Amino acid sequence: MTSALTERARELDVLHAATDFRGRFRLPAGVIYLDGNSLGALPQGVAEAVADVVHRQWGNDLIASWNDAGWWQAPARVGDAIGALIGAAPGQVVCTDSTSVNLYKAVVAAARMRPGRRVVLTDPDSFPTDLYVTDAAARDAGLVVERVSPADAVARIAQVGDDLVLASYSSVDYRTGELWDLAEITRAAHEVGALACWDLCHSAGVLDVGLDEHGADLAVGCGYKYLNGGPGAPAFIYVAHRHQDDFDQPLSGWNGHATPFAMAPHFVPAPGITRARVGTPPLMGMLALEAALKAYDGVDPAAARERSLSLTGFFLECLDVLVPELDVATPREDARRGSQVSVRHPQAYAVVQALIARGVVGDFRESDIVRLGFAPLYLTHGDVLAAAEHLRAVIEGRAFEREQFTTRATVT
Ligand SMILES: Cc1ncc(COP(=O)(O)O)c(C=O)c1O
Ligand SMILES: Nc1c(O)cccc1C(=O)C[C@H](N)C(=O)O
Repeated sequence: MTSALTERARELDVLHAATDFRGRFRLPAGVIYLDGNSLGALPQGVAEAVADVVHRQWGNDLIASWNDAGWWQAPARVGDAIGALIGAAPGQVVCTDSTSVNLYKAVVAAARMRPGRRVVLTDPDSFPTDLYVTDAAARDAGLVVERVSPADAVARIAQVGDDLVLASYSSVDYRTGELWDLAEITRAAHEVGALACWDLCHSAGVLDVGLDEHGADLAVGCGYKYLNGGPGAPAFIYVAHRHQDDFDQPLSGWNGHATPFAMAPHFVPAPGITRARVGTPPLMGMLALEAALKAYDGVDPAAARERSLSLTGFFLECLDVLVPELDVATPREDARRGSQVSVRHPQAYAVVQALIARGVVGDFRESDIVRLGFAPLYLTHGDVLAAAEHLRAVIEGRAFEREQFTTRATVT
């Protein structure tokens, strides 16, 4: 059976040869990296681009680089490059701040765009920062948060009706990898006159999100996962063109001012997406992200999605053959699966550590999830089969029972 899988991996890699961009990355030998949904791999050219920022732009050209090297325009430029991957026409995405900060801005701005309404819906299983930030923004804006699963969101939106301000969801569940129906939830929110905001942390770069196509209002996401911008890379925020004049976000900083160098005593928001900026951008990280995004040059988001589905689908196929007893937490239907496969295991943390010891890097998520992310640009079907074989060896050999794998690290 394994030889049949080996043959199939080979066939699939030939079939998908046009989207194999592994050569655009610097990956350590002997590692199968399935953690690009936590920290993306290092693309070729990033180290050189950062060295140029440090030595030439900063070291030599000093302050002139704000103009000569286009530093001032970097948030808009990088925003547009990200926009191309998430289906946003230019001028609607800006690279700025963190996802947490951008979500705060989006929720408060939504409340101001729908005065008199009180309710914001979010997923009880959201990544924690989304829960905390939504609560904080709601408190500051006088809203009430209802935690409702995205599976029940359409029905709840109709019930809340004209009291709804915002449906704020992640398009992919960070733990299970379940993909929610962005188009459907957005449509339901619009039917009651409300807005929809999407956290694209686990979608940008691996899904053809289609923000404009589906009429999304607001979106946020990070630069360090599938966009490969590096540790702590700045995040992004999308505000649809039609909302920009009304986008009154709460963090009025001078980089979002209409005339920042007039040094005026009162805030006047810049036109367009620039008003979503706050303070001076972290240029080292932003220019590293800009260089990293070149790994997507010429890559159609739909093609990245097709490859991602093929990789995760093949991984599920391998598990069915090699470790059929595993409890798979990720939906099998393509339309309901992001770019990861998660399995539940009572010793999930130890399983992940045993996999890492074998060179298969994934991660553990509370309480029992082995999470394996499949970044389509740098993984092959051959990697997928090898990872499944390692997982079988770990499970069958009960390697996770060994003493050294039983202590949890603080950051995983
Ligand atoms: C869905 C989601 N939202 C937000 C974040 C993080 O936000 P921040 O970049 O502000 O740390 C993560 C991961 O860290 C995430 O998975
Ligand atoms: N942002 C992270 C960090 O600063 C340290 C460790 C992990 C992360 C992550 O991105 C976790 C990730 N959002 C997740 O889905 O679990």
